[in-house]
Amino acid sequence: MAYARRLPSARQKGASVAAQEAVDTVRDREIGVEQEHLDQVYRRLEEKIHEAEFLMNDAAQRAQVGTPGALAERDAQVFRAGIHLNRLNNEFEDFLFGRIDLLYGKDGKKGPDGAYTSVEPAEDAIRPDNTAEIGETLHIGRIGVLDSDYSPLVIDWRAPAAAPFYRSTPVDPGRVVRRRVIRSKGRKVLGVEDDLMRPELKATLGGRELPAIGDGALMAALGQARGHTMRDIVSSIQAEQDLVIRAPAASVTYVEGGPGTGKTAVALHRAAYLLYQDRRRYAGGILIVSPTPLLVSYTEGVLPSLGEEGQVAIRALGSLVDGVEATAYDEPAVARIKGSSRMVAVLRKAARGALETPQPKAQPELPEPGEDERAAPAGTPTRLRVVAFGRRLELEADELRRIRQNVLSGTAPVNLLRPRARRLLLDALYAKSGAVGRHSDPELAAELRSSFDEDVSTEDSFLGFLDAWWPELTPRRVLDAMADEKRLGRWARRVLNQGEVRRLARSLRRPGLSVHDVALLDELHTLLGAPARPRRKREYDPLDQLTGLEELMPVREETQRERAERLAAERTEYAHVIVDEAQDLTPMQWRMVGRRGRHATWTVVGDPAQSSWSDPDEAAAARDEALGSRPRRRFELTVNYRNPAEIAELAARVLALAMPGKESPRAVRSTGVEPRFVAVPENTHLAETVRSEAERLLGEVDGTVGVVVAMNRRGEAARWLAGLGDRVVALGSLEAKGLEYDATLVVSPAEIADESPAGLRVLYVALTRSTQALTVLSGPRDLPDAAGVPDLLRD
Ligand SMILES: Nc1ncnc2c1ncn2[C@@H]1O[C@H](COP(=O)(O)OP(=O)(O)OP(=O)(O)O)[C@@H](O)[C@H]1O
Repeated sequence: MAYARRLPSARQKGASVAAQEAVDTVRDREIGVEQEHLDQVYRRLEEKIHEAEFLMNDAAQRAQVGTPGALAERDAQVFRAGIHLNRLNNEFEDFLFGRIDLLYGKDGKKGPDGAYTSVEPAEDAIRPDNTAEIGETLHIGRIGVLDSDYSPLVIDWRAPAAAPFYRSTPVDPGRVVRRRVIRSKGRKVLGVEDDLMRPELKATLGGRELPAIGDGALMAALGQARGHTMRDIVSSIQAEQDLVIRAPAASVTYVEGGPGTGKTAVALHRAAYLLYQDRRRYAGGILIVSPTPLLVSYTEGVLPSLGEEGQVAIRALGSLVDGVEATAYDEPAVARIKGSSRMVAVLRKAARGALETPQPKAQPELPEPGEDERAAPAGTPTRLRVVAFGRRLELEADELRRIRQNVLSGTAPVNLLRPRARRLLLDALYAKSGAVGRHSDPELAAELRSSFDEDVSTEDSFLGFLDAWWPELTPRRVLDAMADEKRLGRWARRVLNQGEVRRLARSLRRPGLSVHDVALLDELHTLLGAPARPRRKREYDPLDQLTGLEELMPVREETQRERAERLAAERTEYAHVIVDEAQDLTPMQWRMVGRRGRHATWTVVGDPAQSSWSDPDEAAAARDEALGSRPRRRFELTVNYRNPAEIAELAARVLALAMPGKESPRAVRSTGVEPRFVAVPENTHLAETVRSEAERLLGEVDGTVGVVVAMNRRGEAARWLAGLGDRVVALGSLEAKGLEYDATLVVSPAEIADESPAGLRVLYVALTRSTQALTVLSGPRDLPDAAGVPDLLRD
């Protein structure tokens, strides 16, 4: 391991009592310095809250004037003041977290936030004897606060002036001499952690030498126990991560990195950064796509902690289609069929073929898949009979088939072809009516035709026939129709083999939808098209009468919650799409996600080594199609912040099997605790050993324990752990994606690896979830050696 730091530091352990006391005094003094600054910031914030409250009261009084102009003004003012107050109140707690002490810059120019803009130090900032005076000190927080004289008390973490806090490294320090992370609770400063960017320099501030306290914020953050939700990393973002977070949002930003390199964290902070940079542009919404609902709930709190949520929708792949929630699981063989882009051809046929399937009885609510046929055995009508101009007119099965083929010869969505089908039916009936050629005068002929159409198309028999013969299809109805094996066989001819047809049809007959079904429904939605609906009348809003309101209110933010709800309910396209765990999207899922960002810029984060999709090349092709020809900018994250070196080394053995030649990210710390190997003793049930090993891990760590099992053991594993409390959870290997625990128990590597063609990569994911301790439990299938090490994990 090239670079691994051990906690707690040898420096602290070895310090003599006297030296430690001296350190404590300096620490207390430095905490006192930051406390003073925080007090000043709070005083200023209170002033600003009073200002905002005054603005709101004033605006409310103006509203009583009642003219349209006053109404618009009131609305804009209330709106702005409301946001202001809301933000101040929300971010009042714990929002100051950083400080940088900088050398004098090259020039004396200041930016809009009151900080000097120069990135490089002045030529003479460092004296020949390697001493220097600090030229500027900036405090960094979740929002910016200016003092009454416009000097910056706090710089917003996303502002350009805050970038050196994240970017500077000892290799490339720029003007930064010391970076400090401040820990506070409410109004009280609890601690500081410093990193020196120029350790060789003797810098002074106000005549006193600049001290460095602690082992650095990163190590302090990484050593903390984990809860069931992700924390923001705003105070310890690392330079390579900051480059990604602040990358301009043109085209596609593609981020690759191994487990624990902070891809998810970076993606979330990037959303907050983009909104800060260009709120107007991203009023179009940012969509973050996560692979599982578990990962959505794990990450949901991060954006609100950064003061952002209103314009961002975080959705799991299984809930991207409104009104649908994936609850069922497809075994790998079925998932492989449903996820493949071969399904496009099958769905195309099904979308058209479903016109000829019998109608379900109850519309629009559908029975469970497979039940509809039994409920309504009647087939599609084979004859049309109407009475017009005193004659009985009929179209027979052959004629109807020809008309249908004619209508379907185009590529338009099936539901949108219904008016054309209606038109051709009327044409055919008219041709039989004997009225053709009755008038040579074109006007009279047109009138006659028009009255014929009117007569026929309002006749119950015609309307009933049209509804049955060209029904309005819903995606769900077509998917249900595919549950019939014979029919599916016809639609999938030359695309799927017989075994695949049988498996697919069987899976569509079971209750509930899987995450893969959701992508099929979305594809069908496009193939069918939404029929035109009569517009609903909008409610009268007096503000509609006013012009220029948009200008007054450049960002129509509503309340954050309202907006988030509206986004989720209404939006089908977004201004920016962030795809997390992108390596896992199947080709069909890429098509679904791609449709939501046709005009968007993209951030795509993933790790091919963690892909659970069996054919990565096919998925990559679908991804490239979804992202179109937009230029790609690539970043790589190389440092593993999650796993201690001991765990990362073990996982690397599986990586070598799964993707020979692929490098693992380097772990940033080491705990000295090696992974534990246990084999289920003879005559003992797996359940007992799982339970006792989970209990053992609960005793070892303060935070969470994840027990990862093969997908087909999810249910029983949860029962094995019953009563052990909510610090421990059981998860199937695919559910572990993106999550992390203080300790993990990986149950039977062989079972996980054998479950699918991508099994080794799934096992790699399972082994990389822990921040502190890892136990690997082997069953007989794992062929453990005398030390309990399973075959797959031996050197
Ligand atoms: N700069 C940082 N400071 C503190 N903690 C960090 C930093 N970067 C990442 N971490 C922590 O490392 C852990 C892993 O981060 P994250 O889940 O974003 O990684 P990932 O690359 O998405 O991992 P995976 O591919 O395994 O899902 C998290 O606990 C995160 O908070």
